[in-house]
Amino acid sequence: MGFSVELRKEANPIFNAIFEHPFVQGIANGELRKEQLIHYVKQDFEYLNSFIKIYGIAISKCKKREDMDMFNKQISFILNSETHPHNNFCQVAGVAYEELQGFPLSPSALYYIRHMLTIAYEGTLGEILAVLLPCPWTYWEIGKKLINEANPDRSHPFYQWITFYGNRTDSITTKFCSRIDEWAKEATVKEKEKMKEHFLISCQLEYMFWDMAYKLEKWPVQLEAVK
Ligand SMILES: Cc1ncc(CO)c(N)n1
Repeated sequence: MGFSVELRKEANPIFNAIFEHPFVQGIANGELRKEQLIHYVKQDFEYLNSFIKIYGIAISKCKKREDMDMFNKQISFILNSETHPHNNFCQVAGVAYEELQGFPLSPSALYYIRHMLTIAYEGTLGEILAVLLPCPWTYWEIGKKLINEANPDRSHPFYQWITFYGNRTDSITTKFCSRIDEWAKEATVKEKEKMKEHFLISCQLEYMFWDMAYKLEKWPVQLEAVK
């Protein structure tokens, strides 16, 4: 069994909880409130900005051109393609994408980013791959599942979102998985334990991100700017 298969097996209850989450179900049946879509896009725009920087740190730790190329392609993907699913949510919510940019991260989103940043700074390339993998992996599976279950046509409000994530054939998930399997063959038991821990925490944080958006999570005390 490859290491990525082992990771996926351990994370199975979290993947299932994500598929059942009301935000994900809301994408499937087209029933999400405008504020929920707006909160998601505000948070995800900043989340992806941080993700680009984390890929930059990952590149600084690469020894091989192929690894640099893999992360470089992912940066371009976020910059040039991953704006489409955000635009889909904005259109449904009836707001301009530009209006949702530049907001501070709410607690769960910040927690997720800080988790990845810590491992990016402190960890090996194997640990970095493990902490980043739940991001593409959970979305790819959500997309595929929603295509099968909701079988959306073009009239579905989230058709673009669902097909964007579910129809990817050149999946980055597959690339990350084979690289992690290769890395794990050379890794010590201790490093593999750390990789698993980082991976599972990121899966939990993927769940928390959906929950944060659904519940419009905010910091406990709202502060006014002091003049
Ligand atoms: C929180 C989160 N996880 C994964 C993805 C997919 O890239 C995303 N856009 N946002």
